[in-house]
Amino acid sequence: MSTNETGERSPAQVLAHELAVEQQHVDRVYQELRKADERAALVEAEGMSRGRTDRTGDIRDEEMSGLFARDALVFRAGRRRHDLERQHEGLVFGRLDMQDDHGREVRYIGRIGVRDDDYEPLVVDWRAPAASPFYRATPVDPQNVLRRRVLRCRDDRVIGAEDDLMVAEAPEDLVVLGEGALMAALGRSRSARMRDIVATIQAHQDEAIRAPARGVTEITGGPGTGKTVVALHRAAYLLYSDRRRFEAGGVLVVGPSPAYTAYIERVLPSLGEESVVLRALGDVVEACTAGRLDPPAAAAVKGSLRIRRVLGRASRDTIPGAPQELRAMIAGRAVRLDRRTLDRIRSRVLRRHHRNSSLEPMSLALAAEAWSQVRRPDDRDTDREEFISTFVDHLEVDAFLRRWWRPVDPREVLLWLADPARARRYAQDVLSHREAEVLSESMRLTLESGLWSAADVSLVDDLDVRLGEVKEAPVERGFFEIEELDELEAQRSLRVGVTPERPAPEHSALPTARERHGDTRDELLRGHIGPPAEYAHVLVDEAQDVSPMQWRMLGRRGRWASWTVVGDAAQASWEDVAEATAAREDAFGSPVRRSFHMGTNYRNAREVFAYAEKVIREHVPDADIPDAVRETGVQPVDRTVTDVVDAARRSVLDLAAEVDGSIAIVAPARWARELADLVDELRSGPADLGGRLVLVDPLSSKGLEYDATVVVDPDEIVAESPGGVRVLYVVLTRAAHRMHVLRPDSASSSHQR
Ligand SMILES: Nc1ncnc2c1ncn2[C@@H]1O[C@H](COP(=O)(O)OP(=O)(O)OP(=O)(O)O)[C@@H](O)[C@H]1O
Repeated sequence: MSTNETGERSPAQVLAHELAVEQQHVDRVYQELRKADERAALVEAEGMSRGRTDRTGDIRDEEMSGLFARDALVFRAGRRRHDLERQHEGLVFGRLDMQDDHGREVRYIGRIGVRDDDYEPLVVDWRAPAASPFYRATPVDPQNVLRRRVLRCRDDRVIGAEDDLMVAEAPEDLVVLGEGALMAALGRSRSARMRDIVATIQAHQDEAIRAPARGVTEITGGPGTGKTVVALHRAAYLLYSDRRRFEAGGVLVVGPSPAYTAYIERVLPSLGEESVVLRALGDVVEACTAGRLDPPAAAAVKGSLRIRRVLGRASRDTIPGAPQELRAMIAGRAVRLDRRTLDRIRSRVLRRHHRNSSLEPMSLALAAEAWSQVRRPDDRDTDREEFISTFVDHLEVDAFLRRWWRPVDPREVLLWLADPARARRYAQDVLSHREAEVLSESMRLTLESGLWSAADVSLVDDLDVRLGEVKEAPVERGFFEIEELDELEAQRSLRVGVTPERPAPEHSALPTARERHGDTRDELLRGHIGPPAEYAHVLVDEAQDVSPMQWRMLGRRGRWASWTVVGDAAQASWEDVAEATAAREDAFGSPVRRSFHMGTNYRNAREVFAYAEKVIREHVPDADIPDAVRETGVQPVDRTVTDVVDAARRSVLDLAAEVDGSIAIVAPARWARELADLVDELRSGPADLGGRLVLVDPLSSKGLEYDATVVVDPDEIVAESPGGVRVLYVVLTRAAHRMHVLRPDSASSSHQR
């Protein structure tokens, strides 16, 4: 290598040399992986041949055990190969140069562990204890680390390195490169998907990630402090540290919206974990997926625990249109059970049985009641027995029970509330008159639109538990065409959360039953609701927004689970904090608590966050305000505008020239339609913003981030959101680098109304 006149190498030469050294090691790792891959393929092929049999008839015992052995081998080998293929990119991302009394050691850190033929580690899995100093070492507590190096790779090429020195002065042979990996990572542009941070996890984050599984681990902190990304790395860590328990028992990750799950879905696979179930809150119950959000008043009624009494009454009520009395000639005796008698027996049976598994006790209770009415003084015990057995097998009784006491689907029962008279009756002394109306209106909206709301889903879950499982489809459904279903699916996907193409859910704009073909009720009742799936670990993000009824729904899925709970009270959109806290404690069921607080905002440039901070401090003086660590020198733009669409167009085009990655327009429902057209225009226009620009409604922006945002009509965002200014705070903390805030002047606002 050439040097300058004084014999020193230039910085470019130093960098090239260091990268070449790292490349050598990375090449060795990939070579080893190729060998391992070939071995895995061999094992797979070997496994296949072991289970093969020439005969077409029955399989003998010894052949069976061959098949089991084969399955186990094929499974393991296949999985290993799959891992290796998936981990190809950026497999090695770190290097530690360490020094202890025995001398120097170099340790490479990567997404999976790789060993050479002598079983010597070439790469240590980031979750292994030996990788811990990579994350925990600091200049104050170096843990034998001299230098921590973060490698940047594209495919299998090393393209950059950033060093942090843990000692005051580097030994002569240790070169120090770059400005530090964290700042380099934070300055990069954002795409539509969250990235893992495995190479730059900070020490305080690592503590939360590696905390023991037991009990409840709470991660709190202000916006952009890495709560979500830390929690996801924690899920990967738990799977690594106790794979048997968490892979078999399952890990459930729950977030606020489908847009959020789409945003984070790549993080765990990039960490080598695919066995985690990701769900939006409106998507937790099988066969009941939310397609819309409720207006704040309806969401408040449905989220509060008071609704349980309303649901309890509904779950015990008679089926609409069911016969009101039973009349039949049974064993030569005229039986008549009137409505009051039936009501009395119904409550008695329901005191001891789940409704959907009470057919037999109900039939016997009716028989006993009928006998008490028709018995004669000279009847003997055998007459009673004969009467009862004739009663329970009687065709007319059977026909009556099929209509009066058939199993009911929890979704069907919830839809009974669309009837204002029923809703009033169930809500008496529990909800106000107005609340009962709001509830009933909202269920009519569900029925008309064919779309469950996110809050409906937790009510269905509650009813499901009250009613007991329906073994077969209880309702005779109308016939509907496949094309109609496709059309409904297409409409649904337009309305759920954020979509790149269209505005997010807007209750007033939902299609009515008349606008849509087919029977929306059939659509709402499609599929089968089984008992809740249970998990060994439940991770809840944006926990501050989970309503008390939703906590109950989550609690049913984690009765024996450990929990990771992530949240920030200042971003809450759920008002009654005390009720939600109590419901959440009930859901956990475990008193063991561990709390981690995150105090550094890694997302927002300092200038963007200062703007948001001012807004929240005015209304929530005790908000948890983190420190933003990165400066851009560019202040957010705040403009009063007459033509909102034109101003948004200008802002987007300006921002597109300033940032490389994603841009979002965050707008309240009032502007959604016009801005959706603008987004369509810009995405396909000459600016070519296709993959970069999205339109998002304020609530659905929770948990997401973009390079730049255009925030439209902040006052209206406050006015339309259940959480008011807290939701605006969420919106104002989504931009990493640039933000424009557009305030319509009075002329444009009144034009809109
Ligand atoms: N150690 C780190 N290295 C690199 N990037 C990081 C690190 N920690 C956090 N980040 C980045 O900071 C951003 C914010 O993280 P995240 O979304 O997890 O924050 P949050 O606390 O959940 O935010 P909010 O509550 O506002 O939704 C993400 O882009 C994340 O990748």
